[in-house]
Amino acid sequence: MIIGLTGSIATGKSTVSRMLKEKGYKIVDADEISRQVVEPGSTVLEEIASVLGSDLILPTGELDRDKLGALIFNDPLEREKLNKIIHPAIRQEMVRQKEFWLEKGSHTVIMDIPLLFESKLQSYVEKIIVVSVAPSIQRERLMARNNLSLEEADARITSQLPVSEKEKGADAVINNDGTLEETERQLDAILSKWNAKL
Ligand SMILES: CC(C)(COP(=O)(O)OP(=O)(O)OC[C@H]1O[C@@H](n2cnc3c(N)ncnc32)[C@H](O)[C@@H]1O)[C@@H](O)C(=O)NCCC(=O)NCCS
Ligand SMILES: Nc1ncnc2c1ncn2[C@@H]1O[C@H](COP(=O)(O)OP(=O)(O)OP(=O)(O)O)[C@@H](O)[C@H]1O
Repeated sequence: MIIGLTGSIATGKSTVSRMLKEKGYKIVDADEISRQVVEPGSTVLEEIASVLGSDLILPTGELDRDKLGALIFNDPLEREKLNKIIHPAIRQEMVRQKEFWLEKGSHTVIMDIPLLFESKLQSYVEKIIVVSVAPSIQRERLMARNNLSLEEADARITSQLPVSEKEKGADAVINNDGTLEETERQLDAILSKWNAKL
């Protein structure tokens, strides 16, 4: 069984993904892959520099994530350009990792994909869990975690579909407004209902 784990920015996907990993599930993490595909010297990084600006590369040869974030979260056209360059490479590696775990005999593989709905990747997975929080909590947690102003946080939030829209496409919703224990209880109930074996 392939389970897609999604939500919106700072709603708690990584928190739920960590819980799943601790339980022993195999995870394919799109955010982690998005870091791997832009390693110094990679063709994806070279293309980002040539299309979006060579000043996005630090003297160490690494991607300047803060600068790229400031650019793409405030400008839909630049974001679209980045997505066109980076998303095919991310998708290819996600599929490779999923196949790897299935061949190794995993019964359930979790695909943690923040932009599952925006990128229309529903066909990659069999079941979808959406991690949701109230908009005010989402904004507070994002500002605290990334040390952002209200305006910066709102720019990131509005660069994605509202989490309320994503809930409509979910097979299960985890409400992460409360404590971590409450979140884990909801997760356990879903896993047991779906009989999601390791
Ligand atoms: C712009 C980048 C360099 C900013 O890096 P930074 O370390 O600050 O953020 P991080 O990668 O941890 O992403 C945090 C969250 O931002 C959101 N986000 C990232 N990229 C995008 C995007 N293109 N569109 C909308 N939301 C996005 C996601 O919810 C993600 O979980 C980075 O997010 C990136 O490379 N984005 C493009 C790849 C991508 O689309 N990743 C998201 C899922 S595959
Ligand atoms: N139930 C909770 N109670 C309090 N804080 C929480 C809870 N769940 C998550 N957080 C905190 O909220 C922030 C966002 O959570 P997390 O990083 O898991 O979100 P995410 O959906 O993975 O974000 P992104 O889309 O940016 O990758 C983190 O700082 C996390 O520690």
